[in-house]
Amino acid sequence: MSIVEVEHLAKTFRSRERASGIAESMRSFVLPRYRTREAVKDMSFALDAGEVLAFIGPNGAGKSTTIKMLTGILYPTAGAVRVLGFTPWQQRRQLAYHIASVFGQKSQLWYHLPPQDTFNLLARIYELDMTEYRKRRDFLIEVFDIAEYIRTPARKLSLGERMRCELAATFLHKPRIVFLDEPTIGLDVIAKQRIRDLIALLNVEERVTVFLTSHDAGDVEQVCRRAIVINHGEIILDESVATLKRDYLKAKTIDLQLGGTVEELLTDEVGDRQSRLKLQLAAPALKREGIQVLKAQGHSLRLEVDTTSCPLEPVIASIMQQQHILDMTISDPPMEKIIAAIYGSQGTVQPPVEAENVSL
Ligand SMILES: Nc1ncnc2c1ncn2[C@@H]1O[C@H](COP(=O)(O)OP(=O)(O)OP(=O)(O)O)[C@@H](O)[C@H]1O
Repeated sequence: MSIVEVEHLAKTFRSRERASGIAESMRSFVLPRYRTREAVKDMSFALDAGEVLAFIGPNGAGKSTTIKMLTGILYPTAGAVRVLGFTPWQQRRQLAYHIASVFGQKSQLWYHLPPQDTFNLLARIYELDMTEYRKRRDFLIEVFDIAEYIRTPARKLSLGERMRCELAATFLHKPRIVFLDEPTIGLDVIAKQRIRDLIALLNVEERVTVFLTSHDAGDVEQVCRRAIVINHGEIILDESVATLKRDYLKAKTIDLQLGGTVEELLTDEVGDRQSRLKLQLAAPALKREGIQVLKAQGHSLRLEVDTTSCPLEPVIASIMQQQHILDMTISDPPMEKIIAAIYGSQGTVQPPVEAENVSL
């Protein structure tokens, strides 16, 4: 059953244009000019209980504006939304007891207080039964492994430690839906993984519905089961992450720092040595479809591997047989590249020109 229903949702911002110079300012005072921007256009989708949705798109696509309408912070210009049966902008207070949001760029923990005090305040804000609250708090402290941080003022915590406390605070009142806006932004690889695992765990254990926006393809791939891709305020793709993975998230980039020079790993059987892209790896195990040499210089080697035709493990194992690996990074394609590929596959040659009207 759908717990989020969005029908023909639209939001247009109308903002006054700033004038420069005294004459223009006087003119604008008498005859103001307005700029309208269609941040969200005719958006419709539904979300079932327990789903984990990636709501993705490039900067300015309309993600935050949509989340703000779903959580009741903004009124739409047109359309209808029901979240757990509530109309968010009319029943924001009632809805707040059942949902939660985390904004990676903004902290909801009181800056000067230890997270423990914030938890106590939130328990009062959400009118939780104190015995139930203590049980819940202790459970979350254990799951999120934050016992050693909860008595330290939030300002003294590292970003990763703070994010774990933020998430624990978010789940205190057992929300049925969590809106996570860039929950892993700025975190290192280990901290990112930890946050992803925790979100996945809470989704499975408590069947909480997750609505996640991120510019990190790893968040989408590892946490979400469905993806809605938007651009210019419109949905351009609504697919399972499995399909997205097969079609767009398949390339991984491996950056290696080797003990020896890359020369020893390469062969010039295939043509022109000057053209790096034509270089081929010498080891037979690496001469296969799906591996492309992007860069080979000194001790650095960068490969792009299509994981649908070539798993990563044998590639790395084969290189290790021949050379010491001093350092290695495996990265996902940037989200912007994935979205550009989706655009390409939709037959859209050029992204639509953003509607921007200036009116008097
Ligand atoms: N309060 C506002 N007044 C005027 N325009 C706004 C306002 N808020 C957002 N916009 C515009 O609406 C469009 C969508 O913005 P939004 O913040 O929803 O994008 P986003 O997809 O969340 O981007 P990002 O990934 O950069 O956070 C942008 O062009 C933005 O400039």
